[in-house]
Amino acid sequence: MPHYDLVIVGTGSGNSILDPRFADWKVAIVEKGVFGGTCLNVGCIPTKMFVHTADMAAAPAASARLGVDAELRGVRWREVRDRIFGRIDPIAEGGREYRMRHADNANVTVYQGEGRFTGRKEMSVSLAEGTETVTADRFVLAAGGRPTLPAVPGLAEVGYHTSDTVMRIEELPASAIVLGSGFVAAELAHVFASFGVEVTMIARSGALLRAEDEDVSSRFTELAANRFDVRLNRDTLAARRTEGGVALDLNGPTGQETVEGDLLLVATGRRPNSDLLDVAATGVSTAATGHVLVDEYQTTAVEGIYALGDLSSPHELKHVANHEARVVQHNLLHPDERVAADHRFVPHAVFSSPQIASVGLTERQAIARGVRYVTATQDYAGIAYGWAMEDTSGFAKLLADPVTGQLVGAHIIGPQASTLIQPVIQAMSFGLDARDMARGQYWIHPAMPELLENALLNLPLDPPTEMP
Ligand SMILES: Cc1cc2nc3c(=O)[nH]c(=O)nc-3n(C[C@H](O)[C@H](O)[C@H](O)COP(=O)(O)OP(=O)(O)OC[C@H]3O[C@@H](n4cnc5c(N)ncnc54)[C@H](O)[C@@H]3O)c2cc1C
Ligand SMILES: NC(=O)c1ccc[n+]([C@@H]2O[C@H](COP(=O)([O-])OP(=O)(O)OC[C@H]3O[C@@H](n4cnc5c(N)ncnc54)[C@H](O)[C@@H]3O)[C@@H](O)[C@H]2O)c1
Repeated sequence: MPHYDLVIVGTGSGNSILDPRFADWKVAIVEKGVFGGTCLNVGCIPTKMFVHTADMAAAPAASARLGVDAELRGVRWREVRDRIFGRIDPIAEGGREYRMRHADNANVTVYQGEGRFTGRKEMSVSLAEGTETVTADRFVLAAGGRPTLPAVPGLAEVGYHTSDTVMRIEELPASAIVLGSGFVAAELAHVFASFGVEVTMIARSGALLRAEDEDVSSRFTELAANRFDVRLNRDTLAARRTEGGVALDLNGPTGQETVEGDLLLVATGRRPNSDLLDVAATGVSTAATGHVLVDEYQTTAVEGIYALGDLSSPHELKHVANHEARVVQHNLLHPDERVAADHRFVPHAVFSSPQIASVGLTERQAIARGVRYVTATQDYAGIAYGWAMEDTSGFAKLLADPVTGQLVGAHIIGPQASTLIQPVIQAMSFGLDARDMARGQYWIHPAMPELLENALLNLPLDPPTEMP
């Protein structure tokens, strides 16, 4: 039974841990799927490559009101798909080859199979050629998560897609049903609708993206209804195959109804892979959600076993997984000078149309936590670049402590929201007072960040206290 100094399970963010400082460690990597994990192969990267293409496909329709008569003559789906995966697939394969054969990785053994714990620090790996059991002093669990399926009768039989499969389909369907109204639903509905697919989106609650600040979520819901057939407050009762595709029977405010589409995308969330890994066999504990429980050093209840990313974090985001991988890397190398992960201000963006970006507390969260705050909102329509774009729906909403001037939250819906939010993340991370942020620097005129400048100036903050 081979014994290792370190076994890493999962090659998403887990693959970024090894560097020359581990050269004298005996290391094993266990990966059951494609190298690079979710973000590279079926997540952030391909979705954003599709979203950028979709933004271009949607531009002609949006430009008419600016006086530009452009026309979308077609979308060559297979070409788009093959361009995207023609770039991604070789990166995944290159990553695998590097770990398996490059001299840099002479100390690394790659096991291509599913790992499952059989004891406290013992794991069996099912390989094509049989099962191998390994032991190690330390494990890094970076096994991510997978899409969940709602308990809808007939769903398993109808032939549905998830984000794992839908980006590689052979033909664009004429119509698609998107079940769910979170990140994946919002982004992929935008992609398909921009490419000419008729999209029906089904939400359980009364708003899309309802984890966002309520003002953002309701604006997004309103705008989405202009592009998709949005069905809110619907329970999905059953799924059936039809001649050309799939039908879902729904129950909603006006009673029962049926929606049909050529393709069904299920986008109802993800769950951590802790069950498949059988982490219980190690003594590592999990939350009710299945997330592996870790402390601020990313260590589990079992000494020497670390976890990171989607397997253990409620923030299922690549920048969080990467940050936690850097923390684990440091703590493996410097067990006597450990560093803690920083989850104070975790931002996210939804790359739909319009884009959404957010950091810190929503207004609902601030109220629930009894946090002192004031808010200010600035519309894109009220800044010069917003005039240039004729934007009528986007805005930035800030929450700040009126006394200290510290920003508590920021929520942007509109063009380039994912980029515009970065100075707020910086201000919150480094404790910059909103008053200093607004007036202590130049803001390029007439650029889009003036949206933030104005939102900051709109905040009804107390006057700064004079230092004695
Ligand atoms: C469609 C989609 C779009 C996304 N877009 C964004 C975005 O724009 N921005 C953003 O920040 N985040 C985005 N995310 C989230 C992001 O992809 C994840 O947060 C991130 O990839 C998690 O990384 P990880 O290393 O924790 O896990 P993963 O990347 O999932 O890696 C886990 C690896 O472990 C392997 N594995 C699992 N179990 C075992 C086992 N038992 N044995 C061996 N190997 C195993 C898996 O095969 C996988 O390769 C998106 C997710 C999806 C689904
Ligand atoms: N831009 C990004 O950063 C990005 C993009 C995509 C995914 N992600 C990550 O991946 C995770 C998974 O994305 P997701 O969209 O699958 O999950 P999500 O948690 O964002 O949304 C899940 C949606 O499914 C709905 N839902 C759950 N059960 C349902 C049921 N039985 N019937 C109908 N609707 C149901 C929920 O109400 C919600 O609208 C996200 O939480 C996010 O962390 C990030």
